[in-house]
Amino acid sequence: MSEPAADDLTVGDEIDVEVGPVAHGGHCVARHEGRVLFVRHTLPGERVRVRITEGGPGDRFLRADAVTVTEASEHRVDVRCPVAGPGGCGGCDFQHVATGHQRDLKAGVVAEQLQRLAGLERQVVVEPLDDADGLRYRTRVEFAVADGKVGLRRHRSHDIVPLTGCPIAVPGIDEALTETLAETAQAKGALAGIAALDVVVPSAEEDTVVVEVPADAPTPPITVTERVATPAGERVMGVDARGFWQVHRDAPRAFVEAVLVAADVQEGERVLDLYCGVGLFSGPLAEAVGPDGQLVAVESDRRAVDHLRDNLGATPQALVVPGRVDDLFGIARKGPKGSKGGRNGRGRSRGRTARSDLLPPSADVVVIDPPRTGAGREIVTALTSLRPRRLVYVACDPAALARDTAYLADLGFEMTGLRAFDAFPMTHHVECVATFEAKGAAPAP
Ligand SMILES: C[S@@+](CC[C@H](N)C(=O)[O-])C[C@H]1O[C@@H](n2cnc3c(N)ncnc32)[C@H](O)[C@@H]1O
Repeated sequence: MSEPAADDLTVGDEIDVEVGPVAHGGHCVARHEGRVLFVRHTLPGERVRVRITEGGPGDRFLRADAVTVTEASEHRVDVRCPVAGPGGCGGCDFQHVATGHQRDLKAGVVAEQLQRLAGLERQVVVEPLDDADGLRYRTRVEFAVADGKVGLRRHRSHDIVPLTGCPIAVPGIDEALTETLAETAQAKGALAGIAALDVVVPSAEEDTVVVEVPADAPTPPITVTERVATPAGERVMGVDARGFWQVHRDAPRAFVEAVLVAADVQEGERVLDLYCGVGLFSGPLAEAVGPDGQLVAVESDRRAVDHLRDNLGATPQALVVPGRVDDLFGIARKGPKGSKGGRNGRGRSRGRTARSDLLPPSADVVVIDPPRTGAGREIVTALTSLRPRRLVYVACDPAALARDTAYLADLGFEMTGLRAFDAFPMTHHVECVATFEAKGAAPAP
């Protein structure tokens, strides 16, 4: 049977391709008569039959799933989840890849993003957070609920793949889900009006928490207690069950240690911890500056700020500044996607006034841990105007990190340290901790 011409390819068509390099986003790049395909469930060097899942004539690229492997990579393994595969759950991209090689793929993506977006050549190693096999590490999973189904979403879809557990979640999550499903099966209409079940297994010796997330109302606050081993001893922290907390069981400990080493804070210094959440880094940084220093912690989410205040309660050198980093620096927020922004085309202000008087005029060290979109040119410009001796950037998206690395280079700050962590095994996600210093400064550890 003849294969469709590249220009005519459309959803449902199948063709044979040779798979090229891995790309950011959990897929590999393949070409068919010059047309680019982003293919999931495959590996570089494989020959596979793919089925087109998105795109058609005229589109810049197509998305596809590998449905038959004709020549397998040496790094391919059997998937460890019954719903990981074409048409299945969208949560894991790399279930079919040996865990050590997953890290190599992620290292390649971080290096490629830095090279392409920041012109930076850098050898990257992705470090494991534990010596497990990439399973049973997640302490939080939000299961979607709709039409009587409970599960996880298909890739790029609102459809739910019904599940009774998830092999990357800690066992307590499966147990709680099974129990909840058994209870709701007995009670008619039990999940009516519920959009999600958020299951949390806190690290403290507490019960697993199952939060029923209402479809049309805010979720009431529920505090869970987390314990984090830091170089200065264990910290006990409160966090909202649905608030931001690192999902890998070992990530809080590893990231605190990495940030402390990268920041190399001295007693008496002033440190800014921006996008600080409930203060995972703020507490240890406040301890490091000591009573003669100052730690300024900035966070916009109200519930997180309440926990932040409690978590930093015993540290007088810590100052909590509630608010958005962009507002505090007097930077106009961006308008809706696609809008050209205000009159100068640099974003549409939503009537916020600058509150830069709440932030100090200078800082010795700045730590930032922004959301996936990164900080952006204007915020990194504001940060460098504080003349920090070091800027530590915790990044969950290597593309955003690479873009901000390029802005920082324009402002005279170079990357002097980079660590990458496999905080999300089986998925394409990777967490980086990068150190930047003004050009000419001594290299970071
Ligand atoms: C990736 S989390 C990091 C939190 C913390 N560093 C941790 O590891 O637990 C990012 C945090 O930034 C907050 N955030 C998002 N946008 C913000 C903004 N514009 N200004 C201040 N905080 C923001 C979110 O509420 C969230 O707590």
